[in-house]
Amino acid sequence: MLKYTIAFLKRGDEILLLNREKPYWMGCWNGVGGKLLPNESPLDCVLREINEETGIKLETIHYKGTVTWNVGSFDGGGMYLYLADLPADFSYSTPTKTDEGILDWKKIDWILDTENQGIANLHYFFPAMLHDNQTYEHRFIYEGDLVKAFTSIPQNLEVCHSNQVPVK
Ligand SMILES: Nc1nc2c([nH]c(=O)n2[C@H]2C[C@H](O)[C@@H](COP(=O)(O)OP(=O)(O)OP(=O)(O)O)O2)c(=O)[nH]1
Repeated sequence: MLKYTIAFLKRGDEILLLNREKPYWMGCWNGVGGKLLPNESPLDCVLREINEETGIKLETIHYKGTVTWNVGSFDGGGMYLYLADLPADFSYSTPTKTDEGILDWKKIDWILDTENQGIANLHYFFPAMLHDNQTYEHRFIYEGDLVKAFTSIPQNLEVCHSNQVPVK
């Protein structure tokens, strides 16, 4: 069981991102989401976190796989990945300051720009997340802060059940 969820809310060619105020995340744009509560399913967690962090209430969301990270041989953890496809006319004005940080819509092209500083390393898994129906386990291996290796391993959807938790 992974410890976190992350969600990307898409409206046309934009994604709603959060720049968290916590020292570790300060200045870094990332999806909304957070830590699973005890006995909480990933789906319930991500819907709760979206509501807490943005005020947006979604009934459901697409499960898109997992993202895990190892630092050298140390298992750093991981998160369940979700994508919401909002209507093009979905009204949510930004930038908005919340208790967590600043929310803003960012263009997908901006997110995919590998030269971009100040953004979590989303460009590795965004193309598959946006355009591929297959779900993947996206694995990062870090050396310090540097991505040393990245692989995407297809998940077998038949083993995904009960609130879309992939069985390990
Ligand atoms: N893109 C990306 N996101 C990450 C990585 N590591 C990691 O925790 N995240 C995500 C998972 C969560 O959605 C978010 C961290 O959320 P958070 O620390 O604010 O979670 P939280 O508020 O629920 O946790 P807490 O206050 O209870 O400690 O960042 C990473 O390496 N890359």
